[in-house]
Amino acid sequence: MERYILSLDEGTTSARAIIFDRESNIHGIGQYEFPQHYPRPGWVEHNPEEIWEAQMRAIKTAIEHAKIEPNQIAAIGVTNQRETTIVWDKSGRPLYNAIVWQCRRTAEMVEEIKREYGNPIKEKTGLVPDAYFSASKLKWLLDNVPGLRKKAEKGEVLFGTVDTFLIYRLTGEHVTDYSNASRTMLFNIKKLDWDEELLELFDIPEEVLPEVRESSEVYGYTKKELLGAEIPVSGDAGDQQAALFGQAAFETGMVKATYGTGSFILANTGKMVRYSENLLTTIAWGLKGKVSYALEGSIFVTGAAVQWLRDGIKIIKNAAETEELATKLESNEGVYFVPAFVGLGAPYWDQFARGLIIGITRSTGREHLARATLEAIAYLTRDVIEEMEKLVGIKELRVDGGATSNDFLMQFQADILNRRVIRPVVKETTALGAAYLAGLAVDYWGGLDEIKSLWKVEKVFEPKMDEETRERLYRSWKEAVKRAMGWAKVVGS
Ligand SMILES: Nc1ncnc2c1ncn2[C@@H]1O[C@H](COP(=O)(O)OP(=O)(O)O)[C@@H](O)[C@H]1O
Ligand SMILES: O=P(O)(O)OC[C@H](O)CO
Repeated sequence: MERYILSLDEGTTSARAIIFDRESNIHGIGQYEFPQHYPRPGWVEHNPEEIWEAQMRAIKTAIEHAKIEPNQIAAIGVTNQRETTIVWDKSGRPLYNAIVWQCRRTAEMVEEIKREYGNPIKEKTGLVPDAYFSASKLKWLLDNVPGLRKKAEKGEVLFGTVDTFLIYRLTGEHVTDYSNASRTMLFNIKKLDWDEELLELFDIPEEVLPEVRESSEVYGYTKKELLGAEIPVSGDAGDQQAALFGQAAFETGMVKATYGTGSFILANTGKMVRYSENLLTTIAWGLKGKVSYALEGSIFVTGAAVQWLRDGIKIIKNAAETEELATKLESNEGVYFVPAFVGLGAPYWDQFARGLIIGITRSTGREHLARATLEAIAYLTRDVIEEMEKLVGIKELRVDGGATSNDFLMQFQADILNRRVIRPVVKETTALGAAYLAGLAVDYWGGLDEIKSLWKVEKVFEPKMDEETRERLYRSWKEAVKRAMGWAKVVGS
């Protein structure tokens, strides 16, 4: 009987389930979007039940497509949108909507904390204090959901990021892995434990916290009534760390960029905990008794800006149309778009920046906006790579995620970075990384060397742009960013 690995990739906008074989071929995919809830400007929520439903439908579709029986699944790996904060009770019932990583409701709270505790927080967690991370979101829930804090103190509330919620529903175990824990801003990445001082600072009762485990080990078995089989759940990593693993970027200095709702650039730094003022230090994974670290540049809005062109101002029908529109122009004709919808992440960390389109003239059309959106994704990536370069040498960039199917974007990225951009055959690198982690735990794959041999190049984008053009474009971008920064403060919201 042929055996497979099932990977659950629960992203910001959709839940995916993918079935891989030993050669990392895909046999079945299920993918369902779920609603985004915006109760106030700058607030973003998901309904955990809607996430669960989309995830379960995706699993069932993937199994059907692959034409396999659940008992042919050797193991399940889970990977997830990170930081998004959920609280639920022991029966698995959510006690509020999930507060999504993009949500800005705690920006002011964090601004205050940052003034006094910015340095110790960075030292302990590797993170730049920001509403992005789970700590302030969990505090908000405990302070604002009637009765929640009391219940939590009685040990009746469980907290977790989305991996933890899914694994709890699948197996009944309340666990997370090092990579996800390192995004809560409550976890000490050197001591590898929840940090008592931070728990006190954010007023978080210890009872709510999950147990932190390695990224590749059996956490539990799926409840029989869910899939008709008791399958080990044995891989767990935040989606960006999983993508780094799926890109087989196991050596120090290897870098990947994932272009999804946001973009996330991670450089493996191995055993070294490297600090950069404007980047995050994070745990890549815990594997076979060792923890690997990474430097990360998190860009909050990239693909989401393309979605906004489609669903917000409705100037395109689908994301791929941006390529067709952008290539109608020889250049951006001076139009820049800074998609700071929820502030700016790395390397600016400005919670109060807001989106800006500049350089509009009477002849500006939708092709300019499409091009400016794609260019912005590439400039934002260069902003991060420039910071990273101060600490690690970067020769090339391995890329993945939805927007990498856009050849204009990939070529422009190579041009603006003046570096090779390499797109692998398997673009579902996030799901693949979680599959590898799950498979390694049950000896489905022999080890990292076998996984390295499975990584294959689909296309290399070589830089072609002359230096003068490249630097002129990038300088103008930096000017546009300056004009977007702090805007929410100017208008008082
Ligand atoms: N051809 C394309 N050009 C530009 N952006 C694209 C293209 N295809 C998809 N995208 C963008 O990529 C994102 C989807 O990528 P995906 O990796 O599925 O994201 P996530 O995991 O964050 O949900 C969407 O935001 C979409 O707008
Ligand atoms: O859902 P994605 O793929 O955009 O990833 C979101 C990140 O994990 C947020 O930190």
